[in-house]
Amino acid sequence: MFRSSTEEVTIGNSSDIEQSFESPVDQPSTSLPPVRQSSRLSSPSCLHGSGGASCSSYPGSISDATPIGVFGAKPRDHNLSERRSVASFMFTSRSDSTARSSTPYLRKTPGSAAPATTSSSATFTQAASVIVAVVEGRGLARGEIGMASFSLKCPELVLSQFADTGTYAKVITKLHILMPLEIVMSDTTSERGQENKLYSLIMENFSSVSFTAIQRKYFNEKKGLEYIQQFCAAEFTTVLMEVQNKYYCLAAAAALLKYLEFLQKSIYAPKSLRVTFRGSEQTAMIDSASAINLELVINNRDHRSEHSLLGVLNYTKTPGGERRLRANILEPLADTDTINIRLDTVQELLEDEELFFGLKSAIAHFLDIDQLLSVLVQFPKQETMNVAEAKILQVIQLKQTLEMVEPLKVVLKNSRTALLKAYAASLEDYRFERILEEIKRVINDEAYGTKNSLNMRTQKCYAVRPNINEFLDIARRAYTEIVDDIAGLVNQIGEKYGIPLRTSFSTTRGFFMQMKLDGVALPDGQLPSEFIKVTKYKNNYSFTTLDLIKMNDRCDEALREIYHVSYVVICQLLSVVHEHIHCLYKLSDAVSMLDMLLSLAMACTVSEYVRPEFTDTLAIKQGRHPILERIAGQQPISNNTYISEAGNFVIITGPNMSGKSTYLKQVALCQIMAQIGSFVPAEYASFRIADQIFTRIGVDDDFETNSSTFMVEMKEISYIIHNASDRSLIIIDELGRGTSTEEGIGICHAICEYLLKLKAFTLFATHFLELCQLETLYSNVENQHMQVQHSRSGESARETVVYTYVLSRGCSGERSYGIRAAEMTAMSPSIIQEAKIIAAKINQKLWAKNYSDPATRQQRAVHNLATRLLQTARSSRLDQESLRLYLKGLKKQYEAEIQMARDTVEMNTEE
Ligand SMILES: Nc1ncnc2c1ncn2[C@@H]1O[C@H](COP(=O)(O)OP(=O)(O)OP(=O)(O)O)[C@@H](O)[C@H]1O
Repeated sequence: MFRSSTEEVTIGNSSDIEQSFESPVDQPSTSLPPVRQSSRLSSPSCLHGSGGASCSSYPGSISDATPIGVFGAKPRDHNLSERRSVASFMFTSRSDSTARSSTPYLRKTPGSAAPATTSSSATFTQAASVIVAVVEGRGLARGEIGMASFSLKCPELVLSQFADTGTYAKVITKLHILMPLEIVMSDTTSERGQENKLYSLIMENFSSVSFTAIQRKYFNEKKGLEYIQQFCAAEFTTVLMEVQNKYYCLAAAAALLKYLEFLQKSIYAPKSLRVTFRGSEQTAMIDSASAINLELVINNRDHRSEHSLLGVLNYTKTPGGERRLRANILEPLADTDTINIRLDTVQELLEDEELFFGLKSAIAHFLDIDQLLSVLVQFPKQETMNVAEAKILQVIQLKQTLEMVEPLKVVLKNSRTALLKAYAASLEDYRFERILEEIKRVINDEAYGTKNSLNMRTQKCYAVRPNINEFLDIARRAYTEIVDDIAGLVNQIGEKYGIPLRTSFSTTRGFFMQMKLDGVALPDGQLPSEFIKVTKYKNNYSFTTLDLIKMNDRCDEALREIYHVSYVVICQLLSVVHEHIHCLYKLSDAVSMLDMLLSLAMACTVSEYVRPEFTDTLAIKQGRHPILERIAGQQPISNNTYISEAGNFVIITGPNMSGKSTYLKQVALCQIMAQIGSFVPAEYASFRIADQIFTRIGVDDDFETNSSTFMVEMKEISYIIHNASDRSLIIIDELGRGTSTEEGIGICHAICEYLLKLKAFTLFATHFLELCQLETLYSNVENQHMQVQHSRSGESARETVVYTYVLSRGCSGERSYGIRAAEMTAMSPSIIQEAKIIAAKINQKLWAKNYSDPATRQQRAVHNLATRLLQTARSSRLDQESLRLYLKGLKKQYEAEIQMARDTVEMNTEE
């Protein structure tokens, strides 16, 4: 019944979604906050509050009485792409105002002015849609940060409040994770000439994101609390207990909601939003530089998201699932129980094929529930044709979404693990059925959403059941007649000229005619003059006639009537179901989580992963680099890792290209995978939960920019030193390469000694072999190296290096590999010879410094034995025989260390 008489279509888009009810909050014309423009604003218009001298309300503020829009500009449709430029135009301080799209992860150092962005790279489907308000405490509360964020695609207000250091690394990291479309701050932070540090850092790190300044008075915590009481849906009101004394996030919420009200031309329904508070305690922090270094969401070389950790794990089917996976990768869990619950589910999915495939097909058909909810809980202030059309589509989508709940429940019915059972229980909510019943009373059973533009139009026309509204039925009859007339007209014209015509449809042109040129003899060799607006694409002519245009106008008129009446009927329906609609939050949560867990399970079927354990040791047997595995298409060489409190600092040496950086990243990536609840690429894996993951890895090896490279690495390392804790995982690669060898060694040595005092697990790769001496000084240091082999072949019998990528105990025996690498090039032999002599002399001097004091060595041996025995007693699960062998090995190792100490005494005496 829903087919139109004309079948030819082109695919079109559906329009924005809005709706209209009365505003539950203050009327904007009297209460909205004037906005300050900051110094770099480019728009000169007084009406836009730009700070022109003649503007009465400046500097910065826009008079409340300004007739067009309270923020001093006419509100426009909150279409995403348009929004960015609107924001730039009206409020932002961007001097460039280029309105580039926000990058998923900017390539920046925390607190540094590092260059470049990863821009176009992302194939990741998320566009920036989050508006964030940030406020900082003053006076003694400086450093206390309140944040409130709201996605235009999901009606959730997320609050957070935390203490940050002077580098504001936490704020910057959180903002990077949110991928903001726009950042809102108080005007006092950006006053010309008095910009505060947080503002400056945000400007520096988010240069492509719109910025809006709002008067400080709108960051009002009392108002914030009131708004939350007013808008928070009943099931989320426990958040009030969490935030009632968190003044800064409440203040940010007040400013943000006020701003959104203006921006969206619409108001959120009372008790309609999900409000959550996210403290930092339950998640591990990965700073933005580390996220880039580790290629969590974007590959640094080819800038493709497929070749990132997200790409490796992303088999999600829904936008919500993908968003959740991304957020988890950037901010993994830090709570063992929650991670284990997720791992149980992944394991169940892997063991139960029926559940896996059943769930996969049940999830695959869900639309973006967050987005749907976000429009359903908004009240647009006026009805337009677009608004009406969008509302009809929303109800069709709501029906489709609710129809998918039952199949999902059926699949989850026999699940065993706690999480799946919990989701199954949450879907038992009676409201799903209630809403669906109501909808089905008004909406046709067969109504569905489709991408085909003509079909979609027909679906919308006939969405409301017949006999519900008399006028609607009449308008629909009129519409059908006109469409039939159009088909008749086209046939007539075809017969008149003896040419085969088709009726086609596109959203922009409406109905038009098309003709294939192949084998068609035109009268007089050309198109009849009656045909107008002719376009040609390949072998196809498209055109229309004046009569057809008139008929299209009549068609539109009938359609307007249909949409209007349908809109009225649907608004009545929505007012009935509105109070139950918040069960969709549960559904959205369930679908996105299930989708993410399915994706993690799917990744295990593609590659061989193992379930990780959580202990006080980082132990990985035959671990592999997950991204290298994906890119290379074959298994990379695997390696073992063992870090415990007894040996929590590993120094890794080895020549260039031997695989050090790859190994370091592999460990960090496995740790992150484990902490999001994923299996890991290894034969066995045990992790100690990390509260923070730090990396200092040179992304590129641009030796031409030595000075800036050095500054960047110093900033990164000082950030690590200031923020690392005993529970952190620290990855440092090639520190000190941007300065002289002596200085580099000195800096590395001092930094190592500082980090050695922490119980953090540290992996430190270096070319400075001198640092291996730390093992003799500190009991918790362990040397490892990347093995290489040498071979001579060919007539010249030149030595070639074979990289094994295998990690072994001890310091690398490789010397002068830089010179050997140079030897392989066309460098003159005399220069190489000279270089060898000089290097040998310098080496002799450096190695002559004897770090090893026999007493320290003995102490270290005793300490090593004691801690290993303690650890074995605490957490060993070896059987009796294995334990005996292990203890025997420990004894042997202890004896060897003591013997080495004795040898040193003898050597020193002889000297
Ligand atoms: N485990 C592995 N299995 C297979 N290939 C590997 C492995 N590790 C590294 N490689 C390959 O070797 C190349 C060099 O590795 P990597 O950059 O990690 O070496 P490096 O020792 O850090 O070098 P440099 O000291 O010059 O920075 C990588 O691009 C990768 O393709």
